[in-house]
Formats: sequence, structure tokens, C-alpha cells
Amino acid sequence: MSASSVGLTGESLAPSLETSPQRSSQKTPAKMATSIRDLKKEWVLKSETVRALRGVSFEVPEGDYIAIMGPSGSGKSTLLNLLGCLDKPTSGTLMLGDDDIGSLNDDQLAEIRSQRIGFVFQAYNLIQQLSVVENIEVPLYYQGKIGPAERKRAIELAERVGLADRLDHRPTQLSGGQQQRVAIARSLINDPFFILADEPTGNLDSVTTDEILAIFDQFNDEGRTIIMVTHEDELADRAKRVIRLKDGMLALDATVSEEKRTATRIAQRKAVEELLARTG
Ligand SMILES: Nc1ncnc2c1ncn2[C@@H]1O[C@H](COP(=O)(O)OP(=O)(O)OP(=O)(O)O)[C@@H](O)[C@H]1O
Repeated sequence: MSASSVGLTGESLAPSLETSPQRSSQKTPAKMATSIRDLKKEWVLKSETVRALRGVSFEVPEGDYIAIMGPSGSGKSTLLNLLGCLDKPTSGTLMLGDDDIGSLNDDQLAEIRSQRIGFVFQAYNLIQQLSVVENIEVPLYYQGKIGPAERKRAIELAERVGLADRLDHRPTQLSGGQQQRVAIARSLINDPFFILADEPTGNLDSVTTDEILAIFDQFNDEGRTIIMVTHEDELADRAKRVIRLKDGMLALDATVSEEKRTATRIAQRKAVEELLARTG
């Protein structure tokens, strides 16, 4: 995918944050969902040192919607694991709120992970024995925070993702798209710094993909921050910003124009309607 093919603006290869025209023109600094600076991750193996991330820097203002792209082996999963507090950097800083992730111990990382990050995985990762509402509440179990107020919020989130009439269903009774809706609702139950989505529509057909992307659009329009790893241009085209990794480094950090995003949404919706009309 070339920058022009997704209507990217402000294109800059390996840009420094200070020179970004979009950010430097802001009068009041935006609050950051996360900021990373010179982030490195290495593994020392017997015969070699693998440098999976070789000094990556960018900031994610609250309300942003980022697609992280890049070829196989470029460091996407490594970055995702660091952003999700599943791993610690070798060096550099990764700030989540006021916390520098590199300075936390494993228990503290686990706490942040369960309380402040909303995960959405390709394979949904729901608990089969639990109902829709109970699955949405799962992140709260770890904090022992289940009560009438939490149940009310879980039901509200289920309603927001269009599952009001499926509250007591088990995952096996749901379609893939419905299961992913549960996962999105679950990701928001803790009011996270951001939703971290890993190929969230990788298992879904184009109609359902469009539905799931519309839900992401809706939550992002309400101010939710989304960071999504994807190989799919059609997903990246709907984000506000594309970050592309290459060989463990930032190769592109570019804004997607509002015109391009709208045109993509309309084109994808039209394609879905045509498909539905053909297949009944
Ligand atoms: N635990 C590990 N130990 C050693 N090397 C690793 C480890 N995890 C990842 N790597 C290496 O780090 C580099 C980046 O891997 P990473 O999984 O982040 O890439 P990716 O962009 O997510 O690739 P893909 O799209 O194929 O999932 C690769 O060279 C990989 O082999």
C-alpha cells in the first residue's frame, strides 16, 4: 500500500514528532493516551541478537484512531505486546498515563493490563461457559468489582454493540461478528486508555467486517482511542492515522484525510449493499 493509495496527508518518512505540522499547530497540547520514545526491544539469542524494535517514537493523543501496519517481521506484534503491557521494553520509554511501563514490576504491569487496556483479538477470546453479559464483565472479575452498577454497565455496552436481545446467549450461540461485538464491549468495560485491536476482522467476511468497523467508528467518534494492528488496507483507510513499521523502525506516520476516510466508508458500505443485493 502506498501512502497516496490511502489518501495520506502530512506524509513523512520516519518523522520527528516535533516537525509534524498537525501537532505543532496545536495551541493546547492534547492529552496523550500513550506516548513512546526511542522504544527498543531486543532478544539475545545464542547466535545473535534480534532487534525487533530499533528505536520507535510516536504519541497517541486521546481520541486518535491508529492503524499499525508493516510487513511480516517488521515488529508489529512486538509493539502490540509492549503497548498491551504484555512485555517490557529493552530501553526507551512507553508512558501510559503517568506510568512509565519499563519501570513497573510484573504485578504492576498485570494490574494496568487488566484495568486500563481494552483488548480485541482476531479470535475473540471469549469464555465459552459464560453468557454475553458475563463475558463483558470478565475484566472486572480480576478486580473483584462485580455488583449491580457493573451489571448495568455491561448490559448498556451489550446494547451499544447491538446485542440487547442476546444477553444470556453463550458464545457458541453467536455468529463470529456477534462474538467480536462482545469482545469490543468487554474491551470498554474498564474505561481503558485505549482499545488495542489485533487483526479484529481477520476471521470475518466483508459484510461483518463493515459492521465491526462501524462500531469502532462509532466509539471513536465518541472519543475512544483505538490502536489497531492490521494487514488490511480497508481497515487502515478508515483509521485517522497510519503508522507503518519496517525492520523494527518507523517507516511512516501519516494522517488519513477526512475526505479519504469518508469516501472509504461510503465505498465499503456500497460494496456491502451490492453484495447483499446479489446474495439476498
Ligand atoms: N520472543 C522472541 N524471541 C526472539 N525473536 C523474536 C521474538 N519475538 C519476535 N521475534 C523477532 O522479532 C522480529 C519482529 O517480530 P514481530 O512478531 O514483532 O513481527 P510482526 O510484524 O508482528 O510479524 P507478523 O506480521 O508476521 O506477525 C522478527 O524478526 C521475529 O522473529
